[in-house]
Amino acid sequence: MALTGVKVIELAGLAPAPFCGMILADFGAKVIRVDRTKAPTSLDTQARGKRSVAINLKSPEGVTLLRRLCVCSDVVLEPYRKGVMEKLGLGPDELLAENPRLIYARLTGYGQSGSYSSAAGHDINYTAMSGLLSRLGRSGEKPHAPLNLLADFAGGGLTCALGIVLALLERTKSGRGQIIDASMVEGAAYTGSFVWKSQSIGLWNRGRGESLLDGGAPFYDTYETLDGKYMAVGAIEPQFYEQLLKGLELDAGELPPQLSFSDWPELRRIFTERFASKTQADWSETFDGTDACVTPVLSFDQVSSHPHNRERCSFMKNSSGEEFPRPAPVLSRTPAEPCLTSDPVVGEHTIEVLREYGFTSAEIDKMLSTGVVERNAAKAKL
Ligand SMILES: CCCCCCCCCCCC[C@H](C)C(=O)SCCNC(=O)CCNC(=O)[C@H](O)C(C)(C)COP(=O)(O)OP(=O)(O)OC[C@H]1O[C@@H](n2cnc3c(N)ncnc32)[C@H](O)[C@@H]1OP(=O)(O)O
Repeated sequence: MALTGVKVIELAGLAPAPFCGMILADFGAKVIRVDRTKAPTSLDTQARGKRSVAINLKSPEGVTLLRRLCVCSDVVLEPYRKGVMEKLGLGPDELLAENPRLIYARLTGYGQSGSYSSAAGHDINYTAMSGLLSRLGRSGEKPHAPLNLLADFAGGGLTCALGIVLALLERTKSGRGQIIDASMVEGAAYTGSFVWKSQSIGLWNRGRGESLLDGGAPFYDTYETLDGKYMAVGAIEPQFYEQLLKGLELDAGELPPQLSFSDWPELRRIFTERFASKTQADWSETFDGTDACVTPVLSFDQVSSHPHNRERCSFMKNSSGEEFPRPAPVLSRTPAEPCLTSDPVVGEHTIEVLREYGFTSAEIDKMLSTGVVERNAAKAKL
């Protein structure tokens, strides 16, 4: 796999950093998640392929231990509020002095500087601060965040993973590590570069929910079908729009022009009525194999059995039978090989990892007995 041989220490966080760590693990990195002691359950749902070590970082011995792990690692990924790592004596100054090749990735909401940098926050706040949230939502309604996808995952975990891979690449030339300041506000805004830059070509000069791609245009929207499901319509270009009308059995000559904004409510009414007359399966049959850009809105229950997704094996199952999206993108020679066994229990690999990093049995026993580290047994496989 592309990241085979890369050693990552991930300090346990909420959602974005765990996703970043999971991407690295899927593509072959050895990721060790550092959990707290006395917290036997983890909320990390993005733990695939990781091992867990439980360390009490509030003890000087725990801090020394983490420093030793970082000396022999390529990447440390930390998800805390600004200053937390420095307070622990684990800031970049200390860790990079001990391992100049270390890539020190800091994934936060507001970044390492600026007046908000120490404030608590979540995806919705970061998306709001990026400017993007103001553009999301239906006309006449308040802004609406698309789950926590934009800041936490696209602008956060994924962007941070890109930063880590870039720094690893650069290190092959310079031999040196560096600090990555991954702000979810900036990552989300950067993800939204198209929205920013396409203002100049008039795509967004109407209000929220009244433009081309934000639910304003009737030919770029979802429609309910007879069986209470939905179809997604993305027929922007005239030649594809023509195919849409053909599938809906509508005569272009009897309709207002596609780009007549004032007629969009009327066009939407007509499309709504049409789509409500047949089931999702019927419409899929009508539009499959055409260039109308019309697809079913698949539920999580439907995705893996859809012929296209099935043919590409786009969804996989782990050993417990849970379905998940295959890591993307697909690399031809060195594709990701996601781990199919169950996620680690907090502290499941404490002893195994410490041995691997050169700690003696006596050192490990001492840390266990003094509560510096903790180990927990893996869940019994039923
Ligand atoms: C109804 C409630 C149910 C709850 C269920 C939760 C379900 C979760 C669902 C996922 C939701 C995802 C949501 C939508 C998100 O947006 S997640 C993104 C959140 N934001 C970030 O990650 C940005 C960066 N991080 C932060 O800003 C902050 O960490 C935070 C998220 C606001 C949380 O703040 P807070 O809890 O005060 O923690 P921090 O200031 O970071 O300090 C962490 C403290 O923990 C300590 N710590 C860490 N590791 C260890 C360890 N191994 N052993 C001992 N201690 C440890 C640190 O030293 C630090 O301690 P201290 O400095 O506070 O004394």
